[in-house]
Amino acid sequence: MKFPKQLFSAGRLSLASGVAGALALSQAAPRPLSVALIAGSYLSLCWASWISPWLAERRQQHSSDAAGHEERILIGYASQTGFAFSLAQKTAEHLQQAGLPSQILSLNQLTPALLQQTRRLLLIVSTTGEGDAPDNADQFCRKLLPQQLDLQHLQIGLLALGDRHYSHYCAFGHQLAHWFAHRGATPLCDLIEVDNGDEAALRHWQHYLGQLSGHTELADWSTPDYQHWTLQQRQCLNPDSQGSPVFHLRLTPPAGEDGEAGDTIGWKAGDIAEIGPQPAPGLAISGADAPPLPHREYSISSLPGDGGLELLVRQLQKDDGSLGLGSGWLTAYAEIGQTIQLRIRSNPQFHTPGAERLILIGNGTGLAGLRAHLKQRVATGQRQNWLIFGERQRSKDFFHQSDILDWQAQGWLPELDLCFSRDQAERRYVQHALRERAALLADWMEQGAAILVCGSLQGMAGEVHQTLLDVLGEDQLDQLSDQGRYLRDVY
Ligand SMILES: Cc1cc2nc3c(=O)[nH]c(=O)nc-3n(C[C@H](O)[C@H](O)[C@H](O)COP(=O)(O)O)c2cc1C
Repeated sequence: MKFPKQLFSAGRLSLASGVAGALALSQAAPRPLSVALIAGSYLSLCWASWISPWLAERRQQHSSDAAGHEERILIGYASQTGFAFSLAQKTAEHLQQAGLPSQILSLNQLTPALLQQTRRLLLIVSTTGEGDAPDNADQFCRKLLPQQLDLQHLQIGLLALGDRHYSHYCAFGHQLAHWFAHRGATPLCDLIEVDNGDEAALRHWQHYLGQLSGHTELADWSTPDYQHWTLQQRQCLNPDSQGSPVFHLRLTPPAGEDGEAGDTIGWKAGDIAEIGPQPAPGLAISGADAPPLPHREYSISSLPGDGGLELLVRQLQKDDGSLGLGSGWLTAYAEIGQTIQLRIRSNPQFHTPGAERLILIGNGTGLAGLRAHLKQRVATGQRQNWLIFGERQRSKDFFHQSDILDWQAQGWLPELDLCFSRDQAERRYVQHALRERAALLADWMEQGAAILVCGSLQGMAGEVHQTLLDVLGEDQLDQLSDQGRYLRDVY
């Protein structure tokens, strides 16, 4: 990747390809229509690339003058052909529906002073050329990137648009993530890659917007193409726990054409189930005239070879006593044998890394994603696994205890650290175990280990990241990320 980018090269390319598309179409069209097509294509590209963003910036700047800098969320975009910009607008609309003021600016309009005044920044950026930044980020790249700003006050979320066919996939997004992280900004969510406009990745972004705004009931931008699965089994894994109930669910796939349970449905360790909740009496949204409900996301905790799709779902209860839309539907209202709307989302950012040694770190229901990976390791005969798992009390909250202890007894888990925070006077979490075992961690990393982290972003993943930074250092952690040896699925 070259940086700073060569000005305008990508802009010319994208414009050329748009006009070429219109030219191809025009060969079959009568002449006046072909001229109109070319002109129309050129004008719409101009509109998408320059005029529309400019007008919207003017409108946004104007409307946001009244909102305090501290409170409003800044949405920074970098867009070559208009897609990132349109997503910035959708993001602003979503926040507005949730009652949060926001402001859309191109990256070139961001200044150090503005970054200092901002507390929450959402970045929506594409990559163009050969891993380059779009034109409306070129000044940002030349003027701000070389600066050593202190951005410890800043929380960021980053949506990186790209296309896997290019060798520098989402390169500009990753470069920004790296730059902000090195200046102390903390993530509101992990970077989300969007491959060629992938709608599921965009729903994942919406999922975070819902968490950020506290309004998780807003309809999806696009409804998942659900399949009809069947709820086969449900069991509470932590009766009498001090925490909320956690359920193990098992679903069977839709029948295939021959009437057999769908044997063509597959997924990999690390993939996600998107669930479509249904209105129910005890949920915040109920009744026949309920609006379309947004999807909910859960890590899949089993492998296709297990004959069913398994989930670990914590039942959420809101202040008004109603249950969370997704968790309430799955754990309290859907009946055994009932159809569940489900779609599997591939999550390549959390697929099994090809390392001989694997360190799996997680808390609570984060065990789900780690369990699928451990099953995968057992299935492929890879024994060098180290699980660091945290919950509250061993007697109540040791989810999948028999799986874990069996794996340990059979030599699939030569290292196991269990951190039950409330089993002793002093609270003990996974990051504490990791720090105590710093020497072993360094040793495993030297032998080529990869690290998987799954569970809560607030608290666990941030603390684990800081511990890894302290033990391994920034350079090694950056290298591990670049090599795909430090992967996270945090929420
Ligand atoms: C000329 C051109 C070059 C591109 N180069 C890359 C690239 O190096 N890496 C990448 O991940 N995506 C690349 N893409 C894909 C874009 O990032 C993707 O289409 C994105 O959705 C465009 O968003 P935008 O309309 O906001 O610019 C390229 C697209 C074009 C048209």
